[in-house]
Amino acid sequence: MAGNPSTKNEDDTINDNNEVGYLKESSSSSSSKEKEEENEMALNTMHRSSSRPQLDLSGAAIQGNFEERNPTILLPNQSDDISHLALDIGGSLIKLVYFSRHAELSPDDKRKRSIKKRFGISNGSRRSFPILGGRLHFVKFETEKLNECLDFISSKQLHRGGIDSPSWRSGTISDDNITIKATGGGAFKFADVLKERLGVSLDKEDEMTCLVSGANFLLKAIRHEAFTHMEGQKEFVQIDHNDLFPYLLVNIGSGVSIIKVDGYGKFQRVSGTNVGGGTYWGLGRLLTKCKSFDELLELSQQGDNSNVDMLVGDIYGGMDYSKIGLSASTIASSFGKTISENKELSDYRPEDISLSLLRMISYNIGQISYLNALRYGLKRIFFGGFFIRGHAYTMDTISFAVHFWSKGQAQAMFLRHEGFLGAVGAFMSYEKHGLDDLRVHQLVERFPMGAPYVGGKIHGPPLGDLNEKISWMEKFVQKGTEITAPVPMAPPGTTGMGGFERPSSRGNSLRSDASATLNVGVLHLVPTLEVFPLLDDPKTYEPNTIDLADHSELEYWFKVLLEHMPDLVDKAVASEGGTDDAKRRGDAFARAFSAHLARLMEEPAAYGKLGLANLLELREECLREFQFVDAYITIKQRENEASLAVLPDLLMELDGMNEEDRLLALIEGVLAANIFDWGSRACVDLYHKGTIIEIYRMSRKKMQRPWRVDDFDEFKKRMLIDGNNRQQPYKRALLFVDNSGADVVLGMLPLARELLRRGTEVVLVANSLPALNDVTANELPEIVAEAAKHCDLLRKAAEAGGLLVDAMVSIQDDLKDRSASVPPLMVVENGCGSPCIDLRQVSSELAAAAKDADLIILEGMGRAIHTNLNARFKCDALKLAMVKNQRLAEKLFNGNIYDCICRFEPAGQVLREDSVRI
Ligand SMILES: Nc1ncnc2c1ncn2[C@@H]1O[C@H](COP(=O)(O)OP(=O)(O)O)[C@@H](O)[C@H]1O
Ligand SMILES: CC(C)(COP(=O)(O)O)[C@@H](O)C(=O)NCCC(=O)O
Ligand SMILES: [Mn+2]
Repeated sequence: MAGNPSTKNEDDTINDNNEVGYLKESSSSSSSKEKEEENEMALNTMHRSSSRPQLDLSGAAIQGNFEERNPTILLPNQSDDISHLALDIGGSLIKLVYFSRHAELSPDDKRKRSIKKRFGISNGSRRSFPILGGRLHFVKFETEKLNECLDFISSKQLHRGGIDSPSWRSGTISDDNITIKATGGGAFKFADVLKERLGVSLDKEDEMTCLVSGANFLLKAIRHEAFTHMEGQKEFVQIDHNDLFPYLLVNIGSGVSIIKVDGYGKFQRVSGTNVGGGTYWGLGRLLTKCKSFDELLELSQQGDNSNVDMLVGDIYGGMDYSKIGLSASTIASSFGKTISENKELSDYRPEDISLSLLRMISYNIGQISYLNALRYGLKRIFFGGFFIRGHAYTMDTISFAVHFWSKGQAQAMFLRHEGFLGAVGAFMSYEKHGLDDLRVHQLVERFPMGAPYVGGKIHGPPLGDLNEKISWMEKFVQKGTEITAPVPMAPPGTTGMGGFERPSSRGNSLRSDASATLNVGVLHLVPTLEVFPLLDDPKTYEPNTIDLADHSELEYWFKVLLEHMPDLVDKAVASEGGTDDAKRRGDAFARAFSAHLARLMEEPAAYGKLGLANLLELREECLREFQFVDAYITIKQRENEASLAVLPDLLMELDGMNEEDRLLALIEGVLAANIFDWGSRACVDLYHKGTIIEIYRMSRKKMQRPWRVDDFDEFKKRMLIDGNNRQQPYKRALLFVDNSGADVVLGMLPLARELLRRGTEVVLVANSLPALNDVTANELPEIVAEAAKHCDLLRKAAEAGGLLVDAMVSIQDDLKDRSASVPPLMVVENGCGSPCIDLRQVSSELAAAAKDADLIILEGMGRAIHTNLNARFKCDALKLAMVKNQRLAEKLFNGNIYDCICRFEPAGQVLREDSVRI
């Protein structure tokens, strides 16, 4: 077992003070009282900065009558700026798409300015987006409840460009002048009501044009928008944007439109049918007395349609009509049985009626769609509209019909934003908002809990503050567990040639509308995100090493995350001062995150293709949603201080070594210090057994080569200039740093210093937002400044890189003078707030810094193992991590927990045998 600190009794190991070289015990270990004091100090001095918009309640006032049940709360100082509302008012549902903008994510500080200057990034070089960062929201209401929808719009002032709109606040625009984009029949029917209630005029957009432009936009801009659904299996389809057209678009709303789409703005409505979603809901309501669409759909799950439908077997005395390939269980005539018996409606089970109706309509639409696809020689059919409602059985039935009639030649695909196509299209029709130019990597999908997208009684009025959000969430969690009825199991049957055979949909139960809410997240538009330019082949790049489609993997990681929750909640609550409010938020976070996990257990692909990195990011996003800005701030500061205190000793010792020993000690140091990982259960348990420095020393001591993956010698060969084989030093290295404390201070900074010493420019790449105990780009300048006090080289390099504040006065001159002698040390943010990194979505800063880089060092389990283990780059790459999870070590490396990975991949190297994907 290479490098495993647990091979010995752990207490012994930790208390074993045999010197391993650097780091003297006395200089660092602190008593628990000291620790408490440290904690307190850190709490007092911690700066809380959130780059996410927060709800600003200052100046909030209730508008109108105080006795109203849902008075509108005005938040004049709220920084989100809502603009561009678009409506699709259909026969059954009203769909809203609106955009909330917020200011630049983080302040344009000095570090950023110097980086922009150095890499030639100017605001002007970004594509001109009238809308910069912001979020796209999706909300629906029943058309019958138009008033609820109008209340929602009015409470959020969506029609006036949002509550923070300058025009509204300054009163320069009167409601009479406002026009909002609208499509669907209701744009005509209800124009007067909107004028009367909100004072706005509707700018009417053609419904078909909107459907098509909405579908084209979603298919182009969202990575996991389209999927197939066959026999209960959902599979995302990677749409090649250059090979999208032609396709058939079938929108199943109240009625059905069938459109042949040949390109952007090029389409023809080729057919339609009046038997659609309105038929199912309307007939179903009359026949079953159900009060809601969902209730009807839910009923179908306990139904047996053979009590209502006439089957081939009913006609042929229980036999198949084998001559033309019809099995006895094939439906010969939907509802056919109800004519031959002397029964009343009340003699039939509503469940059976609902299922029969659902199958009849879904199958019929599938069949008509196929015929139209055949008519135009189209292979791909995309289905949208809210009739589908993400319901497995409906999708399976449609897929079955398409597959069966086309003999597998045509493919039915569904869209995650199924019912919002028209509304998205209307939204897109605003001129010059720049969204049509948006690329897939500039949209980040998040699944907030507590932002209701459906109006109505479960969700109540629009949320005004965090308290409301928490209570909504509590209701959500309750509602989500109520509906668990299973889908009826299909009896085995042969496939009929002309009749209507049953699709073999398995498993899924109908999700509550609240839970289905999570199918469509809020889309964050971040126009500054880019694809990392050094990825060898961005098209085939897959960040996740572990694909959670494997259910046993999902179960395992699900459990790991749940077990980690109490500790995380403790830290989060403590980071906010342990107040009652913080405790309530902590509890709400735990519930929200558990609800997301439960949803994913039920349907792993609910939010798009799921990898471990997505789960870890979801956790961070959930924390942020409940306003936990930086849960590990105290720990990070404590560990930074302890590590900085021993850095001078370490640097001195390194300087006393020869080149070869030093390089080894440096890599060993990075690997050993990567043990400080508050996301790993095993490591957190370990921290109870000693001080930071004790654990660090123990970890170093256990470093034994060969490591589990050990390419050190190859890396050394490339790094060291040996006699005959003179190598040029690397020009620029990007160091993707991981954790705070020892990891960055005693591991990565000394390695950075070595590279600088060899003439390599160094860019430290750190998170934009906190995640676990990872160091952020904002925190690094201070850490580097402290370290620079003990090292002239670091100081000069940091000055040259614009990191040290003193040197900022005349940075341009300084850059010129100093860069000649000392290469710069710089810091850039990576654009993400997760322990992992998806290199398809990085900050423009990082993309710019990458242009001249010829070495990438990825450090830590999140960035080098969970993600990017199999990533191939255009330049040399070094992947360094300690594996702090037993199962992962076994699965990926046939090894053990605490094994170390040092993988060196020179540019252009063919895929290695030990590349893994599970
Ligand atoms: N909560 C709901 N209330 C009413 N109908 C619903 C609901 N959820 C799904 N549906 C289904 O969606 C259909 C409406 O789909 P939609 O795409 O919004 O069309 P339209 O624009 O015609 O309203 C309804 O006819 C019904 O079959
Ligand atoms: C979240 C992490 C990827 C962070 O690891 P790091 O990148 O800091 O090395 C890691 O802590 C992790 O995978 N934790 C869950 C596994 C466990 O608790 O064993
Ligand atoms: Mn980390």
